[in-house]
Amino acid sequence: MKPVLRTQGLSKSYGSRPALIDVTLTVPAGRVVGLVGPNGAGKSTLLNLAAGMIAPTAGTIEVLGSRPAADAAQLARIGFVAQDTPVYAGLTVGDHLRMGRRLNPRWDDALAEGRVAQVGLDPAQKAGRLSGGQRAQLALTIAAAKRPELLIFDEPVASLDPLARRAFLQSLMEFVAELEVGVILSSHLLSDLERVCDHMIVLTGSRVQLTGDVEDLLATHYRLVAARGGLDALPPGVEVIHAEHTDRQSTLLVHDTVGAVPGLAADTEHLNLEDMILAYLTRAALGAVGARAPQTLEAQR
Ligand SMILES: Nc1ncnc2c1ncn2[C@@H]1O[C@H](COP(=O)(O)OP(=O)(O)OP(=O)(O)O)[C@@H](O)[C@H]1O
Repeated sequence: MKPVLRTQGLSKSYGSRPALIDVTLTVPAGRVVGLVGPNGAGKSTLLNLAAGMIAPTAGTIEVLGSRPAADAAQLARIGFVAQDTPVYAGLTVGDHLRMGRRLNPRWDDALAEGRVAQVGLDPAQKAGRLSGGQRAQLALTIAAAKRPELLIFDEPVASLDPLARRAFLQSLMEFVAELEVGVILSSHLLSDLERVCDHMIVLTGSRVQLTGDVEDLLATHYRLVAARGGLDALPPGVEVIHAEHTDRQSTLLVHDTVGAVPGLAADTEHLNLEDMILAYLTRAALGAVGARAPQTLEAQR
């Protein structure tokens, strides 16, 4: 199967302002992909490029093996919901479904109507009067009823309360299982991503910091604790993502690409996904404000 997403040297600038710089990555088929990064990192830009809403400034991007929005067939393969879950305020829920039916060659009426009933949306209700959660459910329904091969969501749960968020993610996972659809979604809510994603892309400052299958990432990231100075010389292939030192002890968060950590004289434990991503975001934030390299960060005493 073709990769869900493949980019090579992908860059996008808005005027002179770079939003994505030299992004090269491959996401294998059949993944639920989480895209994470701070405000302004370039997440929406990457998703808009994947959906074919905007064109690259340099480099290439392929989605499911083809150029985004190359033709009507490619458009039909992708369901995209932009950050503000756009709906037509003056049209009813039922109008949205009728429009979906007319515009999409593979439209699944039974799926759309069944799902509207299941989540309790009133077909006669004007979309402009729906709550944020209901609007997100309508957008998800329309995107799924297209029967795409890939669903792309830009911060789908940002405006939802915890219960609505859980319901939305549950629905999403049901679609993934039932329709065998791939998903790329961005979010700031790491615990949500941890629950649903099996592949992560971490983007900061317009560049990719980390990408890979969650299983592989978890297997190769560790917290090391040793007496101060005991971890000063690490083997090649063990990259320090974050470090804290007290007088007596050093704690390092590391990425081990060579399987060297088990041989080190240190207490070691694997990181969970949230701690791992936070380490990368912290490193980028410290770099952005011109702080000292994270390897030399002193813990507050
Ligand atoms: N249409 C645009 N015109 C000019 N600059 C833009 C435009 N869209 C995005 N940018 C800039 O590109 C950079 C990346 O923005 P983008 O929206 O992709 O980030 P993001 O990671 O999705 O942020 P957020 O988490 O806040 O949604 C930012 O500096 C932003 O100001």
